[in-house]
Amino acid sequence: MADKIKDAKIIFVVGGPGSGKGTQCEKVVAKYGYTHLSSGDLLRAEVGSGSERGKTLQAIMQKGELVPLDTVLDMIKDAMIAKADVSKGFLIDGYPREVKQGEEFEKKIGKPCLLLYVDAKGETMVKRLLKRGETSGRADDNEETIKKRLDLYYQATEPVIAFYEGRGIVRKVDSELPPDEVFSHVSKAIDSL
Ligand SMILES: Nc1ncnc2c1ncn2[C@H]1C[C@H](O)[C@@H](COP(=O)(O)OP(=O)(O)O)O1
Ligand SMILES: [Mg+2]
Repeated sequence: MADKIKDAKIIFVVGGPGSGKGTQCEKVVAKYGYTHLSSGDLLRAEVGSGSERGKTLQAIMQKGELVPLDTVLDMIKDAMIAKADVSKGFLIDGYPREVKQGEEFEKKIGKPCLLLYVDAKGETMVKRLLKRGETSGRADDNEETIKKRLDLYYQATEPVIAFYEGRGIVRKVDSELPPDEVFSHVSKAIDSL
């Protein structure tokens, strides 16, 4: 089954919380017909189902911590297999959060052809998340958890970017710009694949 997704185009979308990953992914879906898989959305769906696993996940996410690697990876893989026949490619949004997650993904699923690095300043991300928190209903869009998520991003996720830079597949976009301008740069990166 995993064979079906081995040849698919896989793009990792990496950036801090509130940097604009989801916003750009939506635009990519509309223009390119890629499948958008947000690890956070998959996890929140599990929480929403009210399952025991969901309850455990919610407690972890509320603290701004990372959920166990195998849990996220299995969810992503199942979702990819479900879409393998119809998808032009996959946007893996919010994963890998740490280098080890990237290595496991490649072992179990396949290699990314591009890492889209959605870059914004720390203060910009905080501002956007507080604003998003007014309506998102997300348990982690509050000041205390935001700070922890940012710290974890700088400590665990930035090394992911360095890791893939070594492979020459990183394209950085400046997400301080308005969303449509950011997207024109994202489009260029995808068109070059
Ligand atoms: N380039 C941009 N300029 C201004 N606001 C942006 C932006 N990109 C995203 N936003 C807004 C939309 C959301 O309310 C908030 C977080 O965006 P998001 O796409 O949900 O981020 P992420 O998925 O990286 O956490 O910021
Ligand atoms: Mg998001």
